[in-house]
Amino acid sequence: RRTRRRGYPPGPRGLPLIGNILQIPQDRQWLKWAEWKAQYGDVIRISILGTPTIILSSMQAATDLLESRGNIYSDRPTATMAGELVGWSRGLGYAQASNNPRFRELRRLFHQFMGPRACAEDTLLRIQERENKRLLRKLLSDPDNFDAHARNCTSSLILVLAYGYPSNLGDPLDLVKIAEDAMEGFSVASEPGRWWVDSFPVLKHLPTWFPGASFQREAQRMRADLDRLFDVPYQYVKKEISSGRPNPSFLLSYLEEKNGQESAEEEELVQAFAAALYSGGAETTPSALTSFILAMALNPEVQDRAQMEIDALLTRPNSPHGSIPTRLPTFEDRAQLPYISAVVKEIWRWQPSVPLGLPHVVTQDDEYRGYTIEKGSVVWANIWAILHDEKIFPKPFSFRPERYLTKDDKASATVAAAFGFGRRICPGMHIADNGVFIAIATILCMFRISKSVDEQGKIVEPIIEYDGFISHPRPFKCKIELRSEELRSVIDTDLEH
Ligand code: HEM
Repeated sequence: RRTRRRGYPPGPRGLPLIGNILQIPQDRQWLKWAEWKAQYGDVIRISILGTPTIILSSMQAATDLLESRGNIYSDRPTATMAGELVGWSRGLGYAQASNNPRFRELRRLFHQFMGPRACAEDTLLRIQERENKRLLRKLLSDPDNFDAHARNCTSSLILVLAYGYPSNLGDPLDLVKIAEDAMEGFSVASEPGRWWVDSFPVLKHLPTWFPGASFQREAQRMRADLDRLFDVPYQYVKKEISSGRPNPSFLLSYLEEKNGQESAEEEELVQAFAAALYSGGAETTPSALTSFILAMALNPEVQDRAQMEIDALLTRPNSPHGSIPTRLPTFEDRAQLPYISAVVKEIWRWQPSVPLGLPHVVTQDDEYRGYTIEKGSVVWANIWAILHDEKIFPKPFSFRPERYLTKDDKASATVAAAFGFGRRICPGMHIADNGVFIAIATILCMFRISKSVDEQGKIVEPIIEYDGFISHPRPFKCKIELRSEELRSVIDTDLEH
């Protein structure tokens, strides 16, 4: 049966030429778009400076289009500033999917090094456990700066995995700074609405000296930072190889496969792959870890239940520590920690780190539920709205891991939306899930997280405020204390292994 043609999907009326741009807030657009869902439905069309823009706010619509019809919904909008001028289109996030062998090759590398099979391998799991212990140590010695520790430990894990660059030698090559500079350029160049050249790509031909073309100079500076991220760590690996004792890393495995015969293009490709780990992982994982700390400070009953689960598994009868664990949890314990696994899922849902995902572009005219979707439309999935759908997640603003432990668990399948859709689904999702699991399980084993207390002894309520395209909680205070002095020896003995 043919569906009745209904024209474009509904949406709020805009102004001529500029469309709906003035109705979209600068920050936390997902909240406005969720309001529009209530008014117009789960498939909405707006226009931004003449570009038709479709917003999908239900799991059904997002999977119908971005997954089932992924062959035409998997390109990205052209990002002139960040992608072309600064050069991030050499990586994966900004690469076009259609007819682009480089896209396939980069996805393949992600799959090889951090797909589900690679993420279950012992070597990778042991590195993640070892690096996670650095986070525990930092929380032990300086608990107030938990946010900085989450960032720092995520950065050094990426350097260890990608280049085998040791995290315990004080960063002699300044690689953390090099990566941070490049990432700063990535965020600034990607800011929607900041660069005229994104709306009028013809401006990219202006020479640097031309009045008003200061963006060209900024792009050059950011590009130099990105080139350094491609080059310096790569040279480090090459030098290690020639010294004869390189540490294991993704780059090393790739170069070993090529047996010293890598072409200039292959060298460039693997450099771009390694840099893509940064652009995808450096901001997202720390945001999830900080959300976890916030969730625990706000929900002591969840923390009690999670700690009871850990204690029951890791406390030996007649242990010298009483009911305190005698070792840290490991990946092998995960199957026996269903409540902790549910806490991880709830972290992905409660405050998703990328609430709007990344934009997709449709490469062909299409029809959905009788509505016309024009070729070239930018398509966003409102991940935040999908993960706060009351029908699937009753009381969506509450942090309730038990929602995944019911018999007819519809919630677990939907939580995967936190990582996007179809051919563009986050290729770092397994490593991120593992990293957040091990951090959560070991932090809960070691520490008690609670609201902080001011000088007058009054409890300070942390405020739940998020901002940024990669959404991050605003700075808040809380207490992170060892659950028991005995645990200090557990962490010390465990750390010596
Ligand atoms: C908190 C953890 C993370 C979350 C919530 C997250 C979420 C996302 C989302 C929503 C997308 C867009 C998918 C789409 O377009 O439909 C994405 C893409 C991407 N993510 Fe992640 N991510 C996380 C961690 C990571 C990590 C650790 C890495 C790498 C080590 C990574 C690498 C990437 C890359 C390269 C892309 C672009 C893929 C493409 O365009 O084909 N992500 N991520």
